[in-house]
Amino acid sequence: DLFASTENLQHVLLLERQMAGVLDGVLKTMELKLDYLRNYLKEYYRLSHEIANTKNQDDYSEFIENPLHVFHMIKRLAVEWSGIRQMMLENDWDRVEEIIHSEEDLLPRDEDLQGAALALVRLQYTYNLNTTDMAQGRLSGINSISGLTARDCLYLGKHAFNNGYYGHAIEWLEEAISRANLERNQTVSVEEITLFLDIAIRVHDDVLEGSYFNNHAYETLGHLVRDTGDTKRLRRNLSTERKLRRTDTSFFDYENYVALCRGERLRTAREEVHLRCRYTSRGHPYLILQPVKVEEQSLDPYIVQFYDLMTSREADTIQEIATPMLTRSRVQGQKNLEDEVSTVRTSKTAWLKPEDHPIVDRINRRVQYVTGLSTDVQNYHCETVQTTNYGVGGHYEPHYDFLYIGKTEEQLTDVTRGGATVFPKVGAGVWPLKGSAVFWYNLKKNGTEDNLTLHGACPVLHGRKWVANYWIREKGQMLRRPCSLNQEE
Ligand SMILES: O=C(O)CCC(=O)C(=O)O
Ligand SMILES: [Fe+2]
Repeated sequence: DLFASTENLQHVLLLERQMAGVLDGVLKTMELKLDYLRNYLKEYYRLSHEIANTKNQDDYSEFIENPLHVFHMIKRLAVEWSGIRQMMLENDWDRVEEIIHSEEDLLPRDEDLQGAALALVRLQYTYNLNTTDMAQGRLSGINSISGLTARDCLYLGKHAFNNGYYGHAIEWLEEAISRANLERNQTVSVEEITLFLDIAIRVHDDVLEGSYFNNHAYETLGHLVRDTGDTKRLRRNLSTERKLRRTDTSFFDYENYVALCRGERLRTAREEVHLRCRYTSRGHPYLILQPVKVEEQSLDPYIVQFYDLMTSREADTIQEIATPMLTRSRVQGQKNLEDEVSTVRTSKTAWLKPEDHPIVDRINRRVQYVTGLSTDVQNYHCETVQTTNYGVGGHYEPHYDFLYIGKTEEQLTDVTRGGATVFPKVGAGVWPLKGSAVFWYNLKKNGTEDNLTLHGACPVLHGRKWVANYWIREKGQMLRRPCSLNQEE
């Protein structure tokens, strides 16, 4: 689960640095050994050359009769050989094995690579990244030296395919072919790639025609084909029309989500004209001296962003105390998901209790002031705060937080690119800003779920994303949030 959080990746980075240091030592001693062997052999061959030059090649007596030769021969066998032996028996690799065993949890495994590959494809899909740019190490204007080989591209193509991104699979496989043609030491043959490309094109076209998921012919292709159950990730031939599609199909929710993640505006100016920014103190004494800056993101459902709810130092402290407690985030009722990798939510989470640090209590109280809701954890009016750290391409696909009444989400870091929290059914998108918070009610005043609160966390394209979630419960708020008998509100 390493790919799921940036904090873990820092440890992995340090581990690799340590391993490289050890490897450097291994290399040096191996080189010394090789030099030693080379010198020994050189000396031996020089002497045997001398022997070969004697008149009678089978007659070594002349050689043996020379006491200096004898001295050297005996010295080589008595001293140098035992030295060589001792040196060769010394195992330089032990130190490496030691590290590998003691850091087993930190060493990436195949699942991690799969997660990282899928994250790349997801980023590509979400942010419309160009395949060739990515292969050359350019991620949306951020250049790096980490270009991809033909084999890497093939790997990404297979992962794109296995996760239903058929259009991207084709692009990656085509990229793999052009890379393979350019590579001097080919990392994979064009024939091998073509094999996958043909399949990807066939499935892609069948999906477009709608015949794929009824067509059992592909079952014979084994693990290569996975029925994702929907075609939402099919990229090619998608309409480019961009406006908020208020429908009940998850296909359009997903399309809205992706568009919002990219920063596209899905609401018209008229729809946004009623949204306001203001300072508010909600009549609370604490806030009278220090009103909080609010920006309305949506009126129905009511979604607001509070700015500067937390100082940068406080955010850093929360990250510090949460980091050692991080474990892979979970999602409720996961279906359709094979293997251990939860592709719907890739992040790591830690729950902070008020007794963990005085700051937790302080922030709890502040959330209570700005929302007007009780955040009393002891009486179960509110869950303990859930901090989450997103890793490479980390995201949380559109979902509901129901069961709970209100929700505040505090942003703990500035994310350089991507990572917005978006509401595909209302067309609102909130950009991560350190110390700010988003607040909305998941339930209507009449107590029923508000389906418009569907929301998702867009994949982080660059940077680190930390959030803290407060799930404030329905219980305990009856004197704080007015109820309604109206079916609609
Ligand atoms: O991180 C985000 O932006 C949203 C997270 C979220 O919705 C959740 O954890 O329930
Ligand atoms: Fe959520």
